[in-house]
Amino acid sequence: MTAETALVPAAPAASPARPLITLDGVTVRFGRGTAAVQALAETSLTVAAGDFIALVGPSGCGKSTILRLVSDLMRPSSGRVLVAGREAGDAAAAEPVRIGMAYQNATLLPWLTIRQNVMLPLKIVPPFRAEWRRKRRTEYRDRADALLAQVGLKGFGDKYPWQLSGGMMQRANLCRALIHDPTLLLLDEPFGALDQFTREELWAVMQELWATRGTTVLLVTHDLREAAYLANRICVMSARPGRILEDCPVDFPRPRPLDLTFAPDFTALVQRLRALIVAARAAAA
Ligand SMILES: Nc1ncnc2c1ncn2[C@@H]1O[C@H](COP(=O)(O)OP(=O)(O)OP(=O)(O)O)[C@@H](O)[C@H]1O
Repeated sequence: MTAETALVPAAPAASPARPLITLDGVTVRFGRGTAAVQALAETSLTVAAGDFIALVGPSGCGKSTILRLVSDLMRPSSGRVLVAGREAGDAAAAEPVRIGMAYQNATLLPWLTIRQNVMLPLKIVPPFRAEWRRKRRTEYRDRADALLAQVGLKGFGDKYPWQLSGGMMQRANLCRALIHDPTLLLLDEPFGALDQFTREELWAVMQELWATRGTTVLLVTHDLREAAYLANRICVMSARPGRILEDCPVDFPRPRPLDLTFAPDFTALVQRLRALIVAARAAAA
């Protein structure tokens, strides 16, 4: 398993009415005694299948901790984390929910070509891995090339990561996170290290990937314009110990053009989010 893929046990047949993710009164505490850090206060959140949720809030408020809980990289101190109705870590679950992940640094392996990097989850994640040997030179290769073309990297499959710009590597990183058709995509500041123009280009790429693939997305970002452009719901968190202060629906029609980010309604939303976070930081201070 790579950092970009994870398997969380799920119910055998997920009902469409059931939320894909439920955080039910979850708290997280790191360490013990006087050195303990309370990262999350009691936090509840439900995410419907197909939703695009952005988590925003002051630095250190527990946004990445929520992603780690959902991907089963850690357990809550109390409360429950359910993914497709099953508690994360339930070893008895028959079928796993496929998860894709992408972080701020595109952790592409330098000794593999871009195509080989993108195909990596197919070598590791069931059911794809069972047919890796048979399909890696045909179907899986075509699948990687089609995805690379969709993000504007047609013809770059044989290049190595060091031959690509930061923005191109992040495009390839998104392909690797999506190649195994994940039900859930976890993004932790994936565009944070890019310049503003490249970042905005990738917002458009991300919106199209989400629209065409129907993947549920949980995005952690510090960029409030990014959250307002991409998400259907923005959850604003308090300072540590984090909890969700406000759950704002974002109703701008799709596909959203980049010009939207200059519209008065959009700017007003970003200002409101900013005011909430300023107030949360002030309350903590
Ligand atoms: N393994 C750990 N041990 C102790 N404290 C931790 C550990 N992991 C995280 N923390 C603390 O828990 C809090 C929440 O961390 P987390 O990374 O979830 O915050 P965040 O909101 O994603 O931060 P940022 O926006 O700065 O990336 C932080 O104060 C962090 O220092």
